[in-house]
Amino acid sequence: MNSSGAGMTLTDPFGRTVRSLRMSITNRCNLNCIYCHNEGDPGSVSEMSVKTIANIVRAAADFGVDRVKISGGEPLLRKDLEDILTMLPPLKDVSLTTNAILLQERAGSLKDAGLNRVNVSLDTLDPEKFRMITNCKKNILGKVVAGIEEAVRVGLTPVKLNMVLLKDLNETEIEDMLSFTSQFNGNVILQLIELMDFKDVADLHVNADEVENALLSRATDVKVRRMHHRKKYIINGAEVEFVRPIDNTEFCANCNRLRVTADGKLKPCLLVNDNLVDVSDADPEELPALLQLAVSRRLPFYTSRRD
Ligand SMILES: Nc1nc2c(ncn2[C@@H]2O[C@H](COP(=O)(O)OP(=O)(O)OP(=O)(O)O)[C@@H](O)[C@H]2O)c(=O)[nH]1
Ligand SMILES: C[S@@+](CC[C@H](N)C(=O)[O-])C[C@H]1O[C@@H](n2cnc3c(N)ncnc32)[C@H](O)[C@@H]1O
Ligand code: SF4
Ligand code: SF4
Repeated sequence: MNSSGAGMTLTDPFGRTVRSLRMSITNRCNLNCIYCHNEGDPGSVSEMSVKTIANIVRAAADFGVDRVKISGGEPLLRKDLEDILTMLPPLKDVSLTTNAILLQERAGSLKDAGLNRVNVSLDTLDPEKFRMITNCKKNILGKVVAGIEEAVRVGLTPVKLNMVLLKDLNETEIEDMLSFTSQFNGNVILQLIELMDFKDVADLHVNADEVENALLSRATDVKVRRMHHRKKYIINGAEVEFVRPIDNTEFCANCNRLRVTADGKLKPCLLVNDNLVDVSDADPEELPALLQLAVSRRLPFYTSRRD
């Protein structure tokens, strides 16, 4: 077995080549959102060290993986996030998904440490609904908005606002959210997300066809991303991306991410937990084969195959 992935790709049995790592770096969070899927993490308590994270990314980068998404839990709860960023090899895109409560004070140092951009979760601009969705008693919406403004100011752009669509809670707020993004001169993009039922929240599920038809009727152009073949609607000159994973065979057929849990396990799919590959104690020379093993276990979750 080659002890490095140099010159090779991580291509799964379905022909999907992994181009990005989606790494959870902690399972801890300072919010408790009613719908949270926790990146499908079955419950990591321990957290990978900076060195382990860097080793995994380096090994994947040898296979041509050039994008990293850092998530959690709430990744800004790790005080060593700047160290993590500094230790990464050169990559095309390093992004972070955050609830932004702690972003205002960290945005500058994250940018300096090599972060390219952030996605900020913001489901509503109504403080009362925000409290309800996040289970947070304090009024922290202002901190989130300040975090977004600071991220734009230091150039962690484009900032994507993640809005999980929730029936009777925020489904009528898409227009307000579009107006909010419009004040940032194209530096902030709205990303609508179909709710995945992780915490018995099926009652909050919004009809994605209706949302998509409404977007389509207003769009002057529609673009398709390589990842997941996600659609981006251009409305009044602004971009609105729609993440629509449920029962979406095209989404899974174009899934090019390998996940890593906070405690150091390679996770082939968000929705599958019985095929993880533990790399928490692996030596760097073992990582290429372990990455190949995890990728050999990747299946498109939603598939049109019926065998
Ligand atoms: N089912 C499924 N959902 C995903 C996958 N990747 C991201 N998502 C969902 O997409 C939503 C947005 O995730 P983000 O962390 O903002 O990242 P992203 O939009 O996927 O990535 P970028 O567009 O590169 O910033 C979240 O609700 C994720 O759970 C995936 O591979 N499968
Ligand atoms: C798990 S959070 C972790 C990062 C960070 N704490 C945050 O909230 O941005 C990553 C993204 O997943 C989204 N998410 C969480 N649970 C979800 C669900 N059940 N369905 C769809 N998206 C979900 C969140 O809204 C957030 O944008
Ligand atoms: S802030 Fe993120 S990780 Fe925390 S509960 Fe909400 S969605 Fe989940
Ligand atoms: S296979 Fe489908 S459900 Fe699984 S991680 Fe990829 S896109 Fe998500």
